[in-house]
Amino acid sequence: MATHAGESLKDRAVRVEGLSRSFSKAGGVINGLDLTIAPGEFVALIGRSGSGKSTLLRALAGLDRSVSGSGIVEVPDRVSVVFQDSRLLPWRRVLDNVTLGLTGSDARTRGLEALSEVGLEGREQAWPHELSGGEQQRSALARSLVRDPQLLLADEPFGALDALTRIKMHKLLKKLYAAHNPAILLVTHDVDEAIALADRVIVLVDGVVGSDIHVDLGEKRSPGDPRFAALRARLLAELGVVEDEVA
Ligand SMILES: Nc1ncnc2c1ncn2[C@@H]1O[C@H](COP(=O)(O)OP(=O)(O)OP(=O)(O)O)[C@@H](O)[C@H]1O
Repeated sequence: MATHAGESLKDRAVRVEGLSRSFSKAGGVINGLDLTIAPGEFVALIGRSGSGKSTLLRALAGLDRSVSGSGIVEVPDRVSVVFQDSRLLPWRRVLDNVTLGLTGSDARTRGLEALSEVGLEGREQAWPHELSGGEQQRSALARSLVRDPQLLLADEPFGALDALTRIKMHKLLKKLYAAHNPAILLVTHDVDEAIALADRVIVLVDGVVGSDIHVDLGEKRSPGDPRFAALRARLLAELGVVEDEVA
């Protein structure tokens, strides 16, 4: 079974070596995968449905202890996870969700600061069901950041949002990333989201790294940029998608 040993990490936020995971005897989902992520690096993980993206993320999050497998997984001490749904506790107000588990006399202040950072000042006493889907995901981001993570694991965090809200959330994530600079592993189905946000895009194929591509497009990235379009075409081809089918 993989180990979680933050202490031995030095210049890396993630070190994975020879990771394997399988749910049945029929075959592996992750098949001897190697991966390193540098501190402060933003990596997007794409791959066809069933390629093992969530399984890998859960292995990094330490949420798969009952699954059979082997290999080395090292992550930092402070890891936060954000999912497609906010996972706010419905019986706790927003601020109490954000500060859940925090210790120290400044927990409330830190919670309020985090909510302000994600644009939710004034909503701290709301109940989760009173928030829109986008606001719930903002709360989830606040809850993850208030712990000052060295690594943020995000599994399709904007997948359930409409296109306009998703664009706003991209801007927010960029702002939070610039301010806090955790390493990020973002699982996404959205190739444009991956190119717009990440330093590196990894394509997972049959449970191993198929491609590992450095995104060299600078800060301001536009889908209208021919280099953006070329990278999109390459990634879609690697996913086995014909671009005309997507348009
Ligand atoms: N708890 C489980 N029990 C049995 N099989 C599982 C379990 N979780 C995942 N699998 C299987 O492992 C494979 C990879 O699943 P995983 O969720 O990691 O893929 P994914 O790349 O995240 O897919 P998607 O893009 O559709 O979310 C799939 O074939 C899935 O059916």
